[in-house]
Amino acid sequence: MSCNDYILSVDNISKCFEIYEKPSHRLWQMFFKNKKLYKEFWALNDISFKVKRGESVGIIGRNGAGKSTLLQIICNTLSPTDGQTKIQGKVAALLELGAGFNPEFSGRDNVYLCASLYGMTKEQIDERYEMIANFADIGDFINQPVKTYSSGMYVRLAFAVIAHVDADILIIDEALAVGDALFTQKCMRFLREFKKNGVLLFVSHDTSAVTNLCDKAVWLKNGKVESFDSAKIVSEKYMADLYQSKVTKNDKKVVETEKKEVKVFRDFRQDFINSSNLRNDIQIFQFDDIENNNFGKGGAKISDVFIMDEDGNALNWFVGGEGVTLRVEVEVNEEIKNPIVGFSIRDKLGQPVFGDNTFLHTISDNLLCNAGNKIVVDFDFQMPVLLNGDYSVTVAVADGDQNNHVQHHWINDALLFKSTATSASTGLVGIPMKNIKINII
Ligand SMILES: Nc1ncnc2c1ncn2[C@@H]1O[C@H](COP(=O)(O)OP(=O)(O)OP(=O)(O)O)[C@@H](O)[C@H]1O
Repeated sequence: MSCNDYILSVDNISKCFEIYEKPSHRLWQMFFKNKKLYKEFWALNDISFKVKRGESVGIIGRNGAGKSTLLQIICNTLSPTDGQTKIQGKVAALLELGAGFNPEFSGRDNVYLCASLYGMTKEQIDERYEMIANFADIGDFINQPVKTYSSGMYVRLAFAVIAHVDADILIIDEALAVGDALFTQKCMRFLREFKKNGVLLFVSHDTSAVTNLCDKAVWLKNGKVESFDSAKIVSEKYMADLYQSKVTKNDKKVVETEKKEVKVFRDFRQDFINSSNLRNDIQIFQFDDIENNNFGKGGAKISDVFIMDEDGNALNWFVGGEGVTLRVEVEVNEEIKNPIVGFSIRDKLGQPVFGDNTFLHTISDNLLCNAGNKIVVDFDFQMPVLLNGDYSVTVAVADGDQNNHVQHHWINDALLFKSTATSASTGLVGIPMKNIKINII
């Protein structure tokens, strides 16, 4: 592949900040050139990756990892100490709230100011102004000085501008792109369209957002590229690292969760669907690389995961829309006070489709597991109808509660599902319809 195929090329970028103990030392440094009055801090170290047109890349990393520094360098608002970036096309960014806006100017004037900074002529902006104002949808505030705007209004206007300047590369910091739910949906729809032809660099702490929106991801750790790969793989590695570093010194008996009779209904068309070629046949594959796909503190170990029928027989295929049982078996190696066992079913992009855990079921019980115990959990549920494609099942056992817990064992891709025929026509999954009424009046 020639280097011209890449729209963005980040080559060996390093950035060193000079940290002065006192502000006055910065001034003295200008006079005492031979003496070093600062400490060096390398925020970025030898960062390299390349992006092709139509690729979207998530940038993930913990606070202080160097994400903003890298993106400022790509936007050319900060110069690197070493290395270079090569960019083919126009970069537009939503990185800093109000950047490029004059607070005294009205929203309208700022649209003209900001779009002209992106190289648009007055005629081009005249042509697009209505579209930009409609996208921002801030009503009469568009004629008020932006210093009177709420932060949500700032974001709306800034996003509306960068969405209409014909950028080849869009850089979005998700932390800033938060507006109300409707606006976020609008932005996401726009970004999904944009990334078909342009390059999206999307900074986020939320790995689901990254796997949902991006093909690839860069994980920055302490100013270095820890991983650059498919968004799903990088997100899994990042999550593994995050959970491992949260392990603290915290380290019931066999728990067989009691089955309760629950009123369920099948889709009223299920028999018809199951006798047609739309029957949602889902094959199950046991993932064979578990050793490379798991992490955790090790106080408990998931020993088996399978889908079974009512008689407890392990299945190698089942039908979406029908009842199934997902069994997770866990060997306990050390005392666990509040075990939570959970699963998540993800699509091929790593986006969670649905999942659940034992927390709410066992919240009032005092489940204490000792070394040598075995936890057997059966999740009995009606499998939604899956769209065609590959799905993976992540399972985990933790100690604590929903928000604060220690992961003892987390397995990505414990099982793989392959859905080859489906009656679901839209959305992420098909849910059972109790009835559909049609009145022709
Ligand atoms: N102007 C500066 N002078 C000195 N140090 C800086 C400067 N800007 C950033 N840093 C340091 O560089 C490191 C990387 O910062 P950066 O803002 O790029 O991280 P980040 O990954 O974007 O973090 P966050 O997720 O919190 O926004 C941090 O340790 C930060 O303190």
